[in-house]
Amino acid sequence: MSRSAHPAGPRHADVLPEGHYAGPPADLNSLDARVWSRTVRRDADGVVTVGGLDVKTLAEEFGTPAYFLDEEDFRARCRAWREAFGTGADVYYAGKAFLSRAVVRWLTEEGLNLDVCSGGELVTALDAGMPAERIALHGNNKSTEEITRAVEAGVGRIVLDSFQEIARVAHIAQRLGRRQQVQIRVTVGVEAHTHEFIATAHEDQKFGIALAGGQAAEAVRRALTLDGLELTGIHSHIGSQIFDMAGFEVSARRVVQLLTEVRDEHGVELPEIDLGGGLGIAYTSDDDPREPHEIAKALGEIVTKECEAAGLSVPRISVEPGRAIVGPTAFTLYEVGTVKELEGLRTYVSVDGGMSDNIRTALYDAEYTVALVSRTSDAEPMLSRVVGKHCESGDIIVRDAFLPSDVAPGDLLAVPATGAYCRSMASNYNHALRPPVVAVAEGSGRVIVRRETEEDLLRLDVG
Ligand SMILES: Cc1ncc(COP(=O)(O)O)c(C=O)c1O
Ligand SMILES: N[C@@H](CCCC[NH3+])C(=O)O
Repeated sequence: MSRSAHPAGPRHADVLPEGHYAGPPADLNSLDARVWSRTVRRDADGVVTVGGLDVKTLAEEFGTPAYFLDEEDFRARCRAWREAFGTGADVYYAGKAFLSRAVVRWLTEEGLNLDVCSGGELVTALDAGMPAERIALHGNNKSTEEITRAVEAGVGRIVLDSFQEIARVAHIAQRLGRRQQVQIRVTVGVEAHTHEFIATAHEDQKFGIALAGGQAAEAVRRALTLDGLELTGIHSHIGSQIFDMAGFEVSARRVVQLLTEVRDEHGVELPEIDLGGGLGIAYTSDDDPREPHEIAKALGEIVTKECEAAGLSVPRISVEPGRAIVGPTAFTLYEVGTVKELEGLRTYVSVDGGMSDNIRTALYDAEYTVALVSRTSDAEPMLSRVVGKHCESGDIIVRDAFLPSDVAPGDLLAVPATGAYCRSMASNYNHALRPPVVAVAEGSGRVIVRRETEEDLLRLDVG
């Protein structure tokens, strides 16, 4: 902290939970490039801009709360993933992180494929022109309608998640006179270092078929005998918001081991493996994510090494990053409504959104940062909790953050790194109107998902 900028010292800092933030940042007005999207700057007049547009103008034109998505950053991240993996591998953007028709068009143009996990995501992808052969369908409980629609559309891949589904997809494909390309999703028994709710490769959870006990080998046996299916590979997704590559390496090793067993038992070399998504991003300055080229190199090397040792040809690798592409590209803009100082504790800063536009703090104890973006301030740092307007004391957006102590109603705050799993997990709790997503590029903002209206709410309520 710079004493000259904040002569009185931080307010309430002594109540910071141990091991949380070390203390207030040296300069509350600076924006750490790691957590903000590529084109975000603070102008000479102190107002933050994105894509050349200042947040005050954006708030006036599009209202608050709203998500502002930096299109240039999104496209650059797509290209970085594409280039890192090269033409010998495929990158499937995980649509669950955030999907809209504009996003589908950007992905199509940038050469990415798309992972969808519901009929709604599938219809969005097809409607916006993603070629069906570039779509993979996921889900632990796909309905007959979803499977039928995917097979009819000609999706390139259905990822099978259970024994029932192996039979179900085979039956539907056969009825439609098709041979559907499929992968089998396996659980490799890795405990990913992430929040319990978003780890998916340990055995005691709902996704996939366990390698342990020969379950996955049995699934392969069945899939290879069914006429409606063409088994092309094995899929593993170990969880989400992971920084440590070790889990991916163990997963790759175990998947290659299964390919070896399949070759030995059936004389078949499956040509593909998918190692899922899950790469972490920086939500705060403490996070240090891996770059796509590091990830591609580590995965490529481990798969090649294991295949060489087993005498297998190296399969085509695919990955499914969602958060790592869209997460850092957007921030949520809020207006401050009330400021309540609890003497000796902290200051509650209430904004005009909340857990309906960002459930991640309440659900996973996620950490975010926040900045005053409509002006600069030299006021002392104040330990704050940024909360929403919902009828719930757990309605917290940023649990512990330093804001200038003169923050006041009417100020604009922005929470960065909200591109993934915020709008896509938004709700209408308390009949909140879900905020719009505005794509900003080269000095202009364009609504790509409009704000909900009271009319929308009343139209759903059919009396
Ligand atoms: C099968 C699958 N692929 C990809 C992803 C995307 O994960 P992330 O957004 O963490 O990259 C998920 C979500 O965890 C998933 O379940
Ligand atoms: N929705 C979660 C991640 C789960 C990803 C999908 N399997 C999050 O916000 O972190």
